Amino acid sequence: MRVLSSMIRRIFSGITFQAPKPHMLETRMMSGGDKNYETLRVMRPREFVVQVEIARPEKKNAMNKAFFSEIRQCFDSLAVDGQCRAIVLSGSGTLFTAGLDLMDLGHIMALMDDPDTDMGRKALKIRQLLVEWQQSFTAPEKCLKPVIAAVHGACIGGGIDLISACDIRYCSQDAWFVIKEIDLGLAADLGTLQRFPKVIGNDSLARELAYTARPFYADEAKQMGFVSRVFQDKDLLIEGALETASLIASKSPIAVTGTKASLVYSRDHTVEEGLNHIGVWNQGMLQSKDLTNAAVALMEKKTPKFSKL
Ligand SMILES: CC/C=C\C=C\CC(=O)SCCNC(=O)CCNC(=O)[C@H](O)C(C)(C)COP(=O)(O)OP(=O)(O)OC[C@H]1O[C@@H](n2cnc3c(N)ncnc32)[C@H](O)[C@@H]1OP(=O)(O)O
Repeated sequence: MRVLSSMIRRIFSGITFQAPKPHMLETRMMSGGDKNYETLRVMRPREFVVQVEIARPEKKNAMNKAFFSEIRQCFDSLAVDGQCRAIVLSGSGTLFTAGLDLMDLGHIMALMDDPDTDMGRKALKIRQLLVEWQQSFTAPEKCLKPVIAAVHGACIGGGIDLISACDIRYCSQDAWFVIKEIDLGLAADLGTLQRFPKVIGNDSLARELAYTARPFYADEAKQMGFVSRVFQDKDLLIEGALETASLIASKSPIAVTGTKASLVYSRDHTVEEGLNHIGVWNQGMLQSKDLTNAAVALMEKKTPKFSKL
C-alpha cells in the first residue's frame, strides 16, 4: 500500500498537498456571522453544513414577497460560501410550508385591477413577477452545493415547486404533499410541472396529482420516489438529514460540485451532450489537489481532509 501511495504522489509530483488550516472565518460564521433574514433562519449545526429553516411558523411558513427575495439571496450567497458544502432545508413550527402566502395574491390582483394600464403592460408586469419567483426556486438548483429538503407536516403548492429543485428529499411519517395550484384556478408555474415528473419518473402519476390536487402522504411519496427516506418524527428527520449532509461535506467539494453540475445538466440534455459537459468540466477539475489527496488517503486507509473552496 505504501508503495502504491508513494507512486500516486510521484505521478502527481509538483502538486503538493497542504493540510487544511483551521480557518478563522469558520469560527466566526459558526458563531452567528450569517445575515439576518426576516423569513429564514440560517444555522451551522455541523462543520461545512448549513441548515436553512423557513421561519414564519405563525403563518405556517407561507411564502410571501420577502420569502421569495430572501430564499434567492440565501442560496446565491451559500453558492459562493467556502464554509458551506451541503445544505439542509427545513421548516419551523408544525409544518414545512403552506405554500404561497394567499395574502400576497393581492399584489397580482392589484396589477390586474389598474384601470390605467393596458392588457399588454399588465401581462408584462405579471410575467416579470413570475420570472423573479421562478428564479427564486431555481436558486437551490443553481447553487452547486447539494440541498436536502427535510419535510415534516404539510408541503403545499409552492412547497412542491421548491423541494423539486432540491437534490434529495427526506420526510417524516406525518408529512403530506399536494400540488394545490389547480384548486386555486391556475397552472403551477414555479417549477413543479417541469421538475416533479422527472423526479418521480412516472408521467401518468405526475399528471394525476397535478390535475386533481389529491394529497399524498409519506409512504406514497417514498413509493413514487419523490422522497428517498421516511423518518419516524421531525427530530429524527433533521438528524438524518444533517447526517447525510455531513457525509457529503466530508467528500471533496470539487468532486461534489462537479457531480451536481453534471446531474443537473444531464437531466435536460442527451447522453452525448452530458458526456461532453462533464469531459470539459473535468479537464479543469481533475487538476485539483483533491484527486491526489483522496487517492493517497484511500491507499493509506485514512480519511482525507479537503481544503476549503
Ligand atoms: C402566481 C402564483 C405563484 C405561485 C403559486 C403557488 C401556489 C400555491 O402555493 S397554492 C397553495 C396555497 N396554500 C394553501 O392553499 C394552503 C392554505 N392553508 C391551509 O390549508 C391551512 O392553513 C394549513 C396549511 C393546512 C394549516 O392548517 P392549520 O394548522 O389549521 O392552521 P391555520 O389556522 O389554518 O393557519 C394558521 C395561520 O396561518 C395562516 N396561513 C395558513 N396558510 C396560509 C397561506 N397559504 N397564506 C397565508 N396565510 C396562511 C392562517 O391564515 C393563520 O393565520 P392567522 O393570522 O392566525 O389567522
